[in-house]
Amino acid sequence: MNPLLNGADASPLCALSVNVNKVALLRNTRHLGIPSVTRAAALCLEAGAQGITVHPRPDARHIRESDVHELATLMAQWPQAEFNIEGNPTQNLMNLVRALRPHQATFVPDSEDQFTSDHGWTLPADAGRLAPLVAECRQLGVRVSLFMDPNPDAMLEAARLGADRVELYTEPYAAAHGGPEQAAQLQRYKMAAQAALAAGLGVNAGHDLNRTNLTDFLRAVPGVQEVSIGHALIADALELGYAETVREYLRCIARAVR
Ligand SMILES: CC(=O)[C@@H](O)[C@H](O)COP(=O)(O)O
Ligand SMILES: NCC(=O)COP(=O)(O)O
Repeated sequence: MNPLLNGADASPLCALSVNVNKVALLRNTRHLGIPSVTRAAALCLEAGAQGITVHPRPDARHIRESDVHELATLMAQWPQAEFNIEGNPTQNLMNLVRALRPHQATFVPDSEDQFTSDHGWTLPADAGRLAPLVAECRQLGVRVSLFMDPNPDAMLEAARLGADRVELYTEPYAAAHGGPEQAAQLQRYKMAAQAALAAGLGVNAGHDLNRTNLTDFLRAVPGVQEVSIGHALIADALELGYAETVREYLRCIARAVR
């Protein structure tokens, strides 16, 4: 029994896409090729993860273009799983999308030297330069997800751009989890998700999600189809191993619908 299928209606629950950036970060600190990025992805998929995510940044601080090509080859052996490549489409992302045609491209408005992703697109201001790139991805058969702050008013613009989904940037929620602002943050994300769904968009979520905050988020925010989780999951895997860690995150997702 697939732990992600809701027994009631057998509808698929939220998919878990493991971001393996941080495996590559550790690998890059020696010229030994370990830990292997592709082996990490394979072990996560074998344990039940529904996808793999990478964010090949222009400075190749972690995921390198060669990793992306090797992961695409691996993913071909997992037809039920999805490959999600994140990046700024005005930088290095589109060459990889054109060459590999992943299931999903997640457009992220990061600068080349940004420490980590910390904001979504500004719409409609960014729409003019994004629209042709969204259209190109769709012509290639690649789903487009736009990395967005939880602003309900921006969701219709995202839909007008032709995006298939938005990915809600969840760091503000994660930072508030367990504190007095948690409920207010969850309400923000609930409103943003409702606006996205009303505009015909799918809803993804990611950034700083972990075993502690994931279930609360999925219980409160409707229609989340995919969470992409990397930093905390890989940190957990250093203690528990990839397989048990993935199974624990899948349990966190399944608990959200009980
Ligand atoms: C877009 C986002 O929030 C993350 O997917 C991003 O991949 C994090 O990048 P780093 O792993 O380089 O912090
Ligand atoms: N899109 C979010 C992602 O892929 C991983 O973010 P994080 O869990 O490393 O913060």
